[in-house]
Amino acid sequence: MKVAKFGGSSVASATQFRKVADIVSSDVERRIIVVSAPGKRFKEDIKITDILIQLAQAVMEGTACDEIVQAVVKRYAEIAKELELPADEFTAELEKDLRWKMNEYRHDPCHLMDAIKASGEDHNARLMALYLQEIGLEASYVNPREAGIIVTDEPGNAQILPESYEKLYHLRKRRGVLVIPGFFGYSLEGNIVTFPRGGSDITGSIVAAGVKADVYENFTDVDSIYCVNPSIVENPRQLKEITYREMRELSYSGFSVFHDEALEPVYKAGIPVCVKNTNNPAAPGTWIVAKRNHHDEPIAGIASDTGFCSINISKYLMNREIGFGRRLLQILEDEGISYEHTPSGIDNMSVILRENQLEGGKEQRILDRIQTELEVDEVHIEHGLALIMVVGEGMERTVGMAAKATAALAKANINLEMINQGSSEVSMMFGVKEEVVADAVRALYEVYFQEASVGNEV
Ligand SMILES: Nc1ncnc2c1ncn2[C@@H]1O[C@H](COP(=O)(O)OP(=O)(O)O)[C@@H](O)[C@H]1O
Ligand SMILES: N[C@@H](CC(=O)OP(=O)(O)O)C(=O)O
Repeated sequence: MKVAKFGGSSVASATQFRKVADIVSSDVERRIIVVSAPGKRFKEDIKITDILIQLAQAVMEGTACDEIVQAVVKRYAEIAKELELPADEFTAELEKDLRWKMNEYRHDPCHLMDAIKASGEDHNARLMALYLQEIGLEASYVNPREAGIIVTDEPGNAQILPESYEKLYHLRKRRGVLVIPGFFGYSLEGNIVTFPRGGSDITGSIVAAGVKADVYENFTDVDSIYCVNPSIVENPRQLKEITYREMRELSYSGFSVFHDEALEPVYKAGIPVCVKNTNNPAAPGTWIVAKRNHHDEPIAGIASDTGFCSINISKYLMNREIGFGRRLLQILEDEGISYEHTPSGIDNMSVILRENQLEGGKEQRILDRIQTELEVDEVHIEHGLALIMVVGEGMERTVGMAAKATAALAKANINLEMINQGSSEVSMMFGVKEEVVADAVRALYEVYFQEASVGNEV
């Protein structure tokens, strides 16, 4: 049995719906499909999820909603009409449901946002089920509550509860093709709660693990996972295989093609993932698996992301002060801030974090507390950093990997703000200024993927 997830770009229009139907009909093993809300049809287009977020914000602020509701209705009406489905009936139901949610959750902003956001996937799954029935397939829409997707009550940040998996297993007994909306589940309190953005990948993975699928197929708009983001390097190398560990590091660090939190359920259940292209299903795609042969290709990929900052602290004899690190991190914890890395030396320590966490006066409060409570010699924040992760299972056993990177960056005249190899055996982190990140990734791509030898294995 296969579980196939179709991302927003794969279900953005009637043309895309037809491609999905062809893919589903071409393999009887594709018994469960998970769909996202309609995504972008072209570069400047707007995703339904983003329109729904605007709608929820308008309800909260008490500003005009009608135009936004109509924009949502219009997108679905266009798809339904072109597929010759009863569009008026469908959109009337959709509008009724949206308006009910707008009213029902008016005084509960968090759950309002999630209920409205989730409706993008919910209506698309209903529409997909209708279309599959129309073309003669035995297909049915399955609501996540009925499927057994029970999650924590953390709006916009749901996590699956373990009891879900047993319930999901029963889906195996159902006939025909099941169409499940991605991106949300229900809390024990009965609320609709969404996963983080891009979370339909997570639903697909949970369902695949729950039904013990043979494969989790993730259909998107590229032929494969590439070793670098294709918007940075033109036509980069395609990956045939990548391990769960490598993919987790790369997706966390910027490979947006597959959600980093979507790996855990399939990894634990030992289910291989195949990332494929809805627009070119004949292409073999990329397999995410437990092990790969990394002798010829020690590096799997290079990911990058912007929007980081570094709190740099120095204090003479810091190394002698037991508890310094704990007290520093406690200050961040008190402000509800998570951090990415903590490179340190004998008398200095840096904490790297996403800078959007420092809004609302937090930055000054943190600096003041570090200065007064930890009595440091110096503390300052460096903004506008980008992090680059070089990831590969073969890295540990290959000599000279870091040297290659630093030489390549020096040759490209790029100043390295920091390096962190940490305890991870599969990754190396480089910090650079945001303005030079694309050049840095290109320089690293050249040295790791275009030169004949990457390093010597030990
Ligand atoms: N390393 C990578 N390999 C492939 N695609 C990548 C990579 N890094 C970023 N992407 C981007 O991820 C996109 C697919 O993810 P996403 O837009 O979330 O698709 P979907 O609509 O299927 O959910 C690609 O179009 C590509 O621009
Ligand atoms: N529609 C949701 C969930 C999702 O996974 O979408 P996509 O498959 O388009 O990344 C979002 O935009 O976040």
